[in-house]
Amino acid sequence: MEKSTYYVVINLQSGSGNGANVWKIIEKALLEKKKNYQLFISEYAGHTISLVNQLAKDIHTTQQKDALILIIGGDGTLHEAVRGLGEEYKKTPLGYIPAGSGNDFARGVGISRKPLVALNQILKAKSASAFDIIEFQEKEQPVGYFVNNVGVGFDALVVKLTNNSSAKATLNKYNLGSLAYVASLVKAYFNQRSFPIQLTVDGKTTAFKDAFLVTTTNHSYFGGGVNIAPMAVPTDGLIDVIVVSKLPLLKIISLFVMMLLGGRHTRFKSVHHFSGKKIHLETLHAVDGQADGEELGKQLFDLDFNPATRYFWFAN
Ligand SMILES: Nc1ncnc2c1ncn2[C@@H]1O[C@H](COP(=O)(O)OP(=O)(O)OP(=O)(O)O)[C@@H](O)[C@H]1O
Repeated sequence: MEKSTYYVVINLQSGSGNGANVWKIIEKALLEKKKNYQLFISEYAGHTISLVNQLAKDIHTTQQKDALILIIGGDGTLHEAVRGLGEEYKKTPLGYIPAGSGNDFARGVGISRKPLVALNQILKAKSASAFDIIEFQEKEQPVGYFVNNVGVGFDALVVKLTNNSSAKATLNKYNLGSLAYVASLVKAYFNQRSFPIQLTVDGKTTAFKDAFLVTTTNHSYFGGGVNIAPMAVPTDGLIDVIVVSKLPLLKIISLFVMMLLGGRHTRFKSVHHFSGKKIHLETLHAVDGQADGEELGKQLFDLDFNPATRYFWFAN
């Protein structure tokens, strides 16, 4: 059934204010196309979770088959929207228009990063598409979800250093946010020691003494367009894991250049790829972790990953 009522949940702050620009474009198009919409603005970090939860509940209880929750924001906002659906409303489809700075989920599943094209992908859809997301569980903690990746080691340290960089806000103002990111990459390289892990994929355990970057993902991209796992398919129901061992700086740089140029880095001996349905990851030293770009802190990790499915109102 076609959707005619749009409950728009937007993070105007996403992409350093890009959310507001994207909304101007989308609102004009919705008005021109005479679509009904109601706007819900995320006022603080975490607000999208409760907004989406309440909307999904309302749509469900009033059986509004023609209504769609339309998320506008970056990966962090989408992550919150999926948390808002939780287990109870996991079959409720979402529309998604990327407006962040990284937009890795959109890149990974083929949602356009051009707002009007992304809107058309939603408007022409006649049914929902299923995409993989990943459920993860830390010992005795409630289940978490992620739409992109969970990383321990180097990438998590980059996230932490970028978030805490005093220069970030100033550089963002001048659209130079990526400079803060590059500075964090270099700093993280010199601060991240290699660490031992045990990785179990569908019952088979591999031990690494010198892991440097460990990323669990359901599609190819992380860090705003870095093609970390070119073989990952976001609809295959499998989880991909990339483990990179510590390398000299020049090799790490060439590895990242290859990732950016299309993903031939997987030929390196120090890049290991696994794929499966049940993943268990244990770090034997305390390291930094991140899930969808949010810091998980520095700790010993003992994580279980399982594939899950969520539905997006989307036609390619
Ligand atoms: N009104 C708000 N003010 C401040 N922060 C907010 C607000 N609404 C949501 N947030 C938080 O902003 C964070 C960043 O948003 P989001 O990830 O959408 O943008 P981004 O970081 O620019 O994009 P990307 O992750 O794609 O690079 C989210 O984790 C969310 O918790």
